[in-house]
Amino acid sequence: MAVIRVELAGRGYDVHVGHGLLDNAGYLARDFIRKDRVAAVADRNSHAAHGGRLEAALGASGVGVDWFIAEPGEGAKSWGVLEKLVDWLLEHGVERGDHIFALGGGVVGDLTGFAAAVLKRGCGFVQIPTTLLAQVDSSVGGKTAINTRAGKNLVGAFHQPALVLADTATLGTLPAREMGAGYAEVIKYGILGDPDFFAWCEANGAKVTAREAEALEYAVTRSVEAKARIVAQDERETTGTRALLNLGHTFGHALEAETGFSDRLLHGEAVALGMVLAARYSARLDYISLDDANRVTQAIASAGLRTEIAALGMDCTGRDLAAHMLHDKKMDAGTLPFILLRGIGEAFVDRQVAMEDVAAFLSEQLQAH
Ligand SMILES: NC(=O)c1ccc[n+]([C@@H]2O[C@H](COP(=O)([O-])OP(=O)(O)OC[C@H]3O[C@@H](n4cnc5c(N)ncnc54)[C@H](O)[C@@H]3O)[C@@H](O)[C@H]2O)c1
Ligand SMILES: O=C(O)C(=O)C[C@@H](O)[C@H](O)[C@H](O)COP(=O)(O)O
Ligand SMILES: [Zn+2]
Repeated sequence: MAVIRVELAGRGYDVHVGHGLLDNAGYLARDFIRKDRVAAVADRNSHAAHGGRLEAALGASGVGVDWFIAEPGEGAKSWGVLEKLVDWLLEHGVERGDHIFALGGGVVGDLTGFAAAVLKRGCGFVQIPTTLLAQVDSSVGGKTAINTRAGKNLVGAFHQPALVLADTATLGTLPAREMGAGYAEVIKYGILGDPDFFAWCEANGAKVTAREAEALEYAVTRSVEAKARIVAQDERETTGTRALLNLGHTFGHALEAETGFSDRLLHGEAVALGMVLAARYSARLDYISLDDANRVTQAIASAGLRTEIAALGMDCTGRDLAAHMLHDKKMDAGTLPFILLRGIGEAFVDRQVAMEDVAAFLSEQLQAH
């Protein structure tokens, strides 16, 4: 068990990581429950797998649960589902001082967090992440959002949770493919800023995706520590520090858009491909050696993740992918900063990248192999 504090003046919060702690949710979340019922959001899968445990845990403290259950998948991060959720929360009399519980992966967390941000101009929420990706990344840091036709996470707010309960036992029911997708955001922390952790991932990644308890808890804890440190330094991504967490995402979000935000390519899988592309592009610009780029590729491939965009079978050009990138939220006065590598564990923001060259590079990658 570990408790990691996200230090934010007046709005700091704890992230609890441990095996089985969901059963203690009534006690751990006691400061954030004021009534005899709470509103909780899940998707069909997270509800079926772990809704009963949350009900039992809160029930032991005399608290009932009202559920809003979304369909699984990225489609829930939409205007339509947000509208339904907000109306449902209003019907259920949720007040500003209340906390909404989000039980699920990053989709449930991002949707619930955004609903909490706008409901009555901001009410509280508690994150109970049930995917590896959500435990190591999306439940921490307060980025909340829905997608629009133009792209990923384009409407949202920074709104921090009051508490995060990451029970690694909930990952026992997660499909293997989702473990791989979550692992991409784990190894990201090593690639962007922690060469020792990257080396640990090279040696232990298979144990993490196989859910070996000790390795899994270590990976979640170390990832949350890294994210908490970065978020405390640059909560709203204004200084460039937090932008490093976007490693692989400019490429990755373009791939998600091109594949229609569908099960064809999960967010974590897109980020894995995006990190390979960022490493290769860094080598193309001579920031890192080809050996280092290959080492990144190899570490990602060993987790069973795809590393070649050519294998996605997308009917598009490098220019099409580059066009998606122009919706990136990092765009600044017509320039798109890229998160590239000066070494493994040394990401930086490059504001000099030429989009024409990125498009040419992507065209090559689409044809490789
Ligand atoms: N806010 C952030 O900082 C941040 C960070 C990273 C990713 N994200 C967002 O997170 C989303 C991806 O999150 P995700 O990978 O968790 O996907 P997800 O929420 O879609 O969950 C993946 C799948 O697992 C199922 N599931 C969830 N928990 C389960 C469990 N314990 N047992 C069985 N099935 C379970 C879900 O129903 C879904 O089918 C993307 O929208 C991405 O943009 C946000
Ligand atoms: O927390 C952050 O900051 C991140 O960038 C984490 C990412 O893994 C996550 O996918 C995030 O939602 C992407 O941010 P966005 O601003 O590009 O939507
Ligand atoms: Zn991500």
